[in-house]
Amino acid sequence: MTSKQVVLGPGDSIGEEDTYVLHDFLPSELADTALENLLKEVQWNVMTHRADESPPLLPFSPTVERIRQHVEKVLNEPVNHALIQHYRNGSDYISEHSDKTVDVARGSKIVNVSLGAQRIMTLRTKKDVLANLNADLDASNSTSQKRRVQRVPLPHNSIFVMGLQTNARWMHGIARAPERDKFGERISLTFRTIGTYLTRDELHIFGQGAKGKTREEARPVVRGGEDSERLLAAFGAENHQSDFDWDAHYGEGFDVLHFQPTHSIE
Ligand SMILES: O=C(O)CCC(=O)C(=O)O
Ligand SMILES: [Fe+2]
Repeated sequence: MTSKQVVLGPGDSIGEEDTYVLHDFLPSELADTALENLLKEVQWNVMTHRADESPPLLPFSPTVERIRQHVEKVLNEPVNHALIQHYRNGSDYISEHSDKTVDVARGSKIVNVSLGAQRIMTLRTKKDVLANLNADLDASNSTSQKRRVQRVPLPHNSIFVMGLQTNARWMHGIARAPERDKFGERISLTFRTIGTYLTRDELHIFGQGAKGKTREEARPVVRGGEDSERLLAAFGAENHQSDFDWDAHYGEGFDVLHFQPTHSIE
């Protein structure tokens, strides 16, 4: 491979320049104990990350809540949802994906807090960004370009703040570590501002990603059926198209549960 390894860190502008990483995020008394406390507090589930599977919605544990408040301070925006993932060692990974944004408040940021062993976030432009670029280059008789790749090390106590433009045009993932057994455990907390809500009894849904946009218009949650097929098709489009038309695919809304990004197994 002749392509240069682009490794980015604090102070660099990442992806579509709406994305950045900060080190030494939490005060050390919280950072030093958070991983250990989360291992005890969080009700861990083994997930397959299939599109039709989502972990139960639970109240924030005390440590998650403390971290959440620091995230809000840095962003100066509210975050109301956390997905917590445990990478047991260097073999655990998350394959390349884009986060699904049907429920993510438009214009908000997606935040990953890292605790424990350092892993590397790899960003890669979606294929069709390249297709569009190559079409332009062909027109001007230049050589074709490869998909762009950026690597961002995520050490203990770092925070990766991803803008939705970057999520739209790039895929991201955490690859397996090279010396798998030498890598210790890592916990990542992905905080988002979700704009779709369930009523307290979890029987009705409303907001950005639902058909009823306000609490008064909340509608019964459905399982499967036409809405879920339409949603899966929209998820597929979002994962592949960098010029994904949010309003066309998601604007009408869905009465199915979908609080979880889809990505593949592990
Ligand atoms: O573990 C990480 O930092 C990445 C997690 C992620 O991309 C996701 O949950 O969508
Ligand atoms: Fe993600």
